[in-house]
Amino acid sequence: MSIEVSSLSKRFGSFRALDDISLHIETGELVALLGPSGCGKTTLLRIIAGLEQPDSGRVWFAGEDATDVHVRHRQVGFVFQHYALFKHMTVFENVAFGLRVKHRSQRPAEDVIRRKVTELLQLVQLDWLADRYPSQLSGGQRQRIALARALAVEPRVLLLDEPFGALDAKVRKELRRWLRRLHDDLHVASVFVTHDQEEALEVADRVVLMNAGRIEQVGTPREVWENPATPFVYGFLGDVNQFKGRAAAGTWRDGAFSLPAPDFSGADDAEAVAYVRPHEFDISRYAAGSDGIAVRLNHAYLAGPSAFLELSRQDTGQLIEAQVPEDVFRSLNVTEGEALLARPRNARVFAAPPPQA
Ligand SMILES: Nc1ncnc2c1ncn2[C@@H]1O[C@H](COP(=O)(O)OP(=O)(O)OP(=O)(O)O)[C@@H](O)[C@H]1O
Repeated sequence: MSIEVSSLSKRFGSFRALDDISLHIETGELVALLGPSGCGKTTLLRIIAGLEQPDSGRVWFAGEDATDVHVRHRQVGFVFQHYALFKHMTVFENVAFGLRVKHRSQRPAEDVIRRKVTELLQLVQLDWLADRYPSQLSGGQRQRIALARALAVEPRVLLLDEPFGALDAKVRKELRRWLRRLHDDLHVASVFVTHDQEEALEVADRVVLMNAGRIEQVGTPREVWENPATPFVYGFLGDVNQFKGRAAAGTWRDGAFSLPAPDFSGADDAEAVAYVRPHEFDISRYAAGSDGIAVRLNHAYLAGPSAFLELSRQDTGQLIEAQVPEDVFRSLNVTEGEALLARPRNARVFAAPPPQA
């Protein structure tokens, strides 16, 4: 079932938690809400769920206005970071809970409940734990049971708030791949909140980047990574070097160093910032008269297939982070303190932000 939110806004007192958010999520899509702490991800998820009311704007499920539909009737399945399994109930009873508390007219017969819970436990591959209590499970197992419990009521949409946030890195990785497969089998619309960019880029069909209650960009992981729409997205998705300069007639300049800036073809002298990721530099030995930024190597270390270099500009002293393949670094055969040239292969130029008031 598709989800649509249109022009959602929400304040808490004078604080604007969501500011005019619109988004469409298709059936079968797994969408990540990604952004820094406090940017409004959970608030948006809770409004979609019906746990929170927007001040303005609407929520649509499958083209029907669900804004005023009670959470109990929205048929959403939730999973939260802190797995709220009932401690005094077995795994089996936890998963059965949503079915047992249904109104008598809708409650399935006991044998139907047993069959369904067994199927769900098989789906999350934990049927062998049916008689255990939550305290006897690992964190990852508890999250999978929480997911089975959310699925018991046959949700039309699945909402997950940092579902794997409390788990260690290895279990997180396994569970997110597993979630992806499960989502594909179920063919529902799923939305998950994360502040982990790697998790969002690996698992989601589309990523919604949020900042200060607004959407900065929506796109496939590839689109947002390769073509960040705003300086915020550039900075949030990985490390980036920033160079302040000026743009005119499609070219950006900072001293002798220039870059193409097609977005500024009509500008005559605008303050602009060039963004370059560490792996987007070509590094060579210094040669007078060559194009590029003259730098000195402060420090280098090898990590797996890459060498990470800390460079400082000869003219301004600005620090630059660069990443080059390990074999390229070895063939340069340089030591700390030596002069190099850093040439950006790729860069994006944005207008400089207005000065802070
Ligand atoms: N019930 C509330 N009352 C007052 N302020 C709230 C309430 N709920 C959320 N906020 C505020 O709204 C902002 C957005 O909160 P939200 O939980 O949506 O952020 P988030 O992006 O999910 O953050 P995190 O990654 O830290 O969970 C925060 O500044 C938060 O303090």
